[in-house]
Amino acid sequence: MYILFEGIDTCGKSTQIELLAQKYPDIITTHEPGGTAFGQKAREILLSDSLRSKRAELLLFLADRAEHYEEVVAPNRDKIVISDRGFISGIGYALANGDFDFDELVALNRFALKGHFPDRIILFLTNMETLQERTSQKELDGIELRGLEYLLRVQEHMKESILKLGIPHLFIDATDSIENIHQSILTYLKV
Ligand SMILES: Nc1ncnc2c1ncn2[C@@H]1O[C@H](COP(=O)(O)OP(=O)(O)OP(=O)(O)O)[C@@H](O)[C@H]1O
Ligand SMILES: Cc1cn([C@H]2C[C@H](O)[C@@H](COP(=O)(O)O)O2)c(=O)[nH]c1=O
Repeated sequence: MYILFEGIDTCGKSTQIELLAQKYPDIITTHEPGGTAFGQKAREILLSDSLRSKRAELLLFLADRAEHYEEVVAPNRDKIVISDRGFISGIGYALANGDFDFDELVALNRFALKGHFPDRIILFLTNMETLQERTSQKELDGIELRGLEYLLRVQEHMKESILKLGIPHLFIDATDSIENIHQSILTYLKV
């Protein structure tokens, strides 16, 4: 089973994946961008926000996704694979960048994933106050420096995209406590 943990920067995805990994060591945890050797190189370029063309940026995220699918997800489809981000980030950030069409983005991502969209998606939804508080406590990368309004637009696109695609999902209130969120995830995944 291939499960995505999605949401904008600092919403709490890695914290929850780490809790699950501690409890269930058999779960395979991974992330995009950067879950493969190629992905680590791509991540360095992507997070510096140095590409002038947003199409070039999109294509590099897609290349990372295709390699990640081939190397990490496909060989482990019989196990539980939890990825910190995936194609919902791919669509959400691209739509917030502008100049992209939803159906075209879905088709490009379907191509990168060889038609295999995730089985379930857990989306963390935050608000301006929590986003301000958590981003103020870290050094921001090039994408985060695009601003908090931008990130909240990404979040709306992520939510709408999941609803349009009809993939089984859980929406989480990211402002809730770490323990409450952990319990909601355990209940949803029935692990
Ligand atoms: N439910 C929560 N309540 C309070 N603080 C939290 C909660 N979840 C996570 N945090 C804190 O918020 C910060 C960001 O969390 P985390 O790294 O898990 O987010 P993320 O979604 O993986 O972020 P990014 O996408 O930027 O890597 C961390 O300092 C973490 O301890
Ligand atoms: C997969 C994916 C990611 N992004 C953005 C989202 C974040 O700002 C960074 C990844 O950083 P993190 O520390 O791993 O959360 O990349 C994107 O714009 N498009 C994508 O497809």
